[in-house]
Amino acid sequence: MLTIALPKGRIAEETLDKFEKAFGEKFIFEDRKLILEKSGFRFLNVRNQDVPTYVMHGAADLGVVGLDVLEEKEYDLIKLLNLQLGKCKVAFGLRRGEELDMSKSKITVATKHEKIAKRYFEERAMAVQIIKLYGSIELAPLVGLCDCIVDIVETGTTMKQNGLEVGPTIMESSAHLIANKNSYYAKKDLIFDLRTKLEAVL
Ligand SMILES: Nc1ncnc2c1ncn2[C@@H]1O[C@H](COP(=O)(O)OP(=O)(O)OP(=O)(O)O)[C@@H](O)[C@H]1O
Ligand SMILES: O=P(O)(O)OC[C@H]1O[C@H](OP(=O)(O)OP(=O)(O)O)[C@H](O)[C@@H]1O
Repeated sequence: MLTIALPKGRIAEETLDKFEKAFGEKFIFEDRKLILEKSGFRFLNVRNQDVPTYVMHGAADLGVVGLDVLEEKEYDLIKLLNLQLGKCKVAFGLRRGEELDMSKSKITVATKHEKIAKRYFEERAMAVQIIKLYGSIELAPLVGLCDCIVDIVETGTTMKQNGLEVGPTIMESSAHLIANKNSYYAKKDLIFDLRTKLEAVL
């Protein structure tokens, strides 16, 4: 049995579609149920940010999560496979017509991705104040909460619709299959078989 933590929403659905293609069976969570057990798999329906936590503590052998979340958590986990889903980038968002002013003594950045943003400025030896937000990040510069944001960009529509421009990219992200280190060794055969079958349907 392999326990796999999936992030609620579109990535979970798209991952289960891949499992259907790989194993020829439908995997669907029943209404409001958080566990789906079928054909040797136990899927857990968890919050995106919580996926690495379940895997790190061994409550799940495997998980599916964006590289952006992995970078934020800084856990020691094994990256098994790029699932080619949830492709996006983590980038700056600036009020239209403004640029990232690297000569400023201190920049205020609002973001969900605190560590990624902090590292960007540390590497450039620049002072930064990070304001942690949990969603609707694009709103923050419009009402003067910050100078700029660091957020997920896919099409760029959300930024554009809110009077922002996409600035420099910090990292590219896509959903990866990750593994707990102990599970990786203890359940190597099952995990390798799964990886091979998923790889074949990507
Ligand atoms: N517009 C997008 N296009 C493609 N991928 C995205 C997009 N937005 C987010 N993602 C990817 O999907 C993951 C999940 O996004 P989602 O917005 O559901 O996360 P979240 O709001 O941080 O989750 P939670 O708050 O439930 O923990 C992100 O970490 C990122 O890797
Ligand atoms: O470049 P785009 O194609 O417009 O996509 C980017 C948007 O998608 C995500 O938002 P989500 O819908 O997950 O909402 P939230 O993060 O504000 O909760 C992300 O945080 C951006 O706001």
